[in-house]
Amino acid sequence: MTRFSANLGFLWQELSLPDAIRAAKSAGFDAVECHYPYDTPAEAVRQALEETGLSMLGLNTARGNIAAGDNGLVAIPGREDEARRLIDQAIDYAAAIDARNVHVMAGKAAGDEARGTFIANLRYACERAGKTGTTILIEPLNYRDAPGYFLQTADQALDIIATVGAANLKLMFDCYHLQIMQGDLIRRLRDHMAAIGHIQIAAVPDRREPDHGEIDYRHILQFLEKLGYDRPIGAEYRPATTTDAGLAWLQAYK
Ligand SMILES: O=C(O)C(=O)CO
Repeated sequence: MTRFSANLGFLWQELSLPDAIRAAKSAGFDAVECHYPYDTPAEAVRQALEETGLSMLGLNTARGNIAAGDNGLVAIPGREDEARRLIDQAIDYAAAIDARNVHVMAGKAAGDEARGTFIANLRYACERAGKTGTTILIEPLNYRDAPGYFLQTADQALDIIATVGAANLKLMFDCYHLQIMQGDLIRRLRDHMAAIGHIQIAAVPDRREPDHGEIDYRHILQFLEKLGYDRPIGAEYRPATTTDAGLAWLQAYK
C-alpha cells in the first residue's frame, strides 16, 4: 500500500510546524516533510515527531534574501560563503530532528559558471552531509513557478549528480514540476530510479489535490509499487480550500 508524506510547506500552513505535524498524524499521513523550518526551534519539532511517531523526511536550504527575489543561492557565482552557511544551517537542523534529506535550492542562475558553482557547493554539501548520514537532494523546478531557476530538467539534474559523483546526492523527482517541463513520467521514473531520493506529487496544472488534472496518479503510484518503490510519496500541493476539507484523495488510498 502506498504511504504518503504531508508536505507542511503547503499543508496546514495556518498551524505552527509542531501542530501541523500533529494534524498530519491525525489525518492519516505516514510521514511529514517541510520547506523552511528555521523559525521553529528544532526541539519543538523533535518533540512533535516523537509524540506522533512520524519521521520528517526532508527540508530545504533557506532561499537567501527573499525580498530581493532569491530562490536559493547554491548555484549563484560569488555567493558561495552565504550558500555554504545555508547548507550548514540545513544539515544541522536536519540532524537535530533526524530528517534524512536536505533539498539544496539552486537559485536563479544560468550557464557554465553557475553549473561550476553548483557542483563545487554540492561537493561541499555532500561531504558535510555524509558526516550525519544525510542525503542531499536537488530538484528541477518548472519555469512558470520558478522563473530563471537554475535546475529545470531531470536530465540536467542527472548530469550534475553524475559529475559530483557522491553517493549521497540524489534527485528529488517532483512529478508536478517534471510533467510541466518534460512529461514522460512513467519512463523517467523507471529509468532514473537509481538516482531518485524522493518523489512528490500534485495535480497539474493547478498544483492542487492529486486526484484530478492531467496526471493519473493512481496509475503512477501503482507503477511505482510494481517497481518495488516503498518509501512515502510527498504530497506537496496547495489545498483548494482547507487542507482538512481536501483529504478525500488520501482516504481513497486507504
Ligand atoms: O516548489 C517546490 O517544489 C519547492 O520545493 C520549492 O519550495
